[in-house]
Amino acid sequence: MSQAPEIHRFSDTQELTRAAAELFLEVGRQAITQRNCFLAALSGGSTPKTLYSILASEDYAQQLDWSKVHFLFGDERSVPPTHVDSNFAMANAMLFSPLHIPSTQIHRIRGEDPPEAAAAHYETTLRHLTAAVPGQWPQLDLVLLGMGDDGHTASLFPGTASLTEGTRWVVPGTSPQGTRARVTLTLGVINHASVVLFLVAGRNKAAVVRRVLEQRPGDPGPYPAALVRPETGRLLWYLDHAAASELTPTTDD
Ligand SMILES: O=C(O)[C@H](O)[C@@H](O)[C@H](O)[C@H](O)COP(=O)(O)O
Repeated sequence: MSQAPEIHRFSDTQELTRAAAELFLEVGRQAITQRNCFLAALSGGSTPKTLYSILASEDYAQQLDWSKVHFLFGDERSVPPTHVDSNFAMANAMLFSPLHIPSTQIHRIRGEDPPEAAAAHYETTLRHLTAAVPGQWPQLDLVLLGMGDDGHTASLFPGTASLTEGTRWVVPGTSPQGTRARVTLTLGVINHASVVLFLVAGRNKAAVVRRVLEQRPGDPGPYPAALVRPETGRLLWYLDHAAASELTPTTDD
């Protein structure tokens, strides 16, 4: 039985990303205390970029034993690792390089390979890292996600086969607009994580945020983001004021 989403509203992106940095450190410290290792899957997008730069800043950088962190990716675009659209390139510039993370702790999706090959390769990487036995899903400590204004998350797009994948951990994911191919973790992996954190900012996301978090009869969907319901883990939504603007106000608002 999945937990209800924990919805947090912040006045702006800065406040949101600072809270996300605190959560990242908290989940990381807990995983390191329990298992001596922290498996964190990063996402692309604009809001995480700010989060990574906060984590790499002096105040935050000294609050975690980065030698125990293994970085994974929730998805990747089919581009080389130096490409401007590469999620790895962004995380590398904002987080890995400033923190001098050794390459042995960075597990990127090979966007330069054909998507099927990259997906198979990444599943093998995940199997080695998580030591999950056949038939079991891996348990990542933290999965960071964003959401597009069409309700996609990671590279799980509305109406695509990736949404119904029931056994594979990593699959090719294409957007319905037929833009560049991508590779994505599947819902099975995401929904077995200990903590899943959505970072969503901007007025253009408000209508879909409302439909994902407060489904009403007649709403279109389900949106891919609404299918993220960790089986036993925590699900958190960090929203800025604009993204939360169509949600039913709470007494805190
Ligand atoms: O690689 C990506 O682009 C992400 O995996 C994608 O799912 C992203 O999180 C959303 O599109 C939201 O992106 P923004 O935060 O930039 O709006």
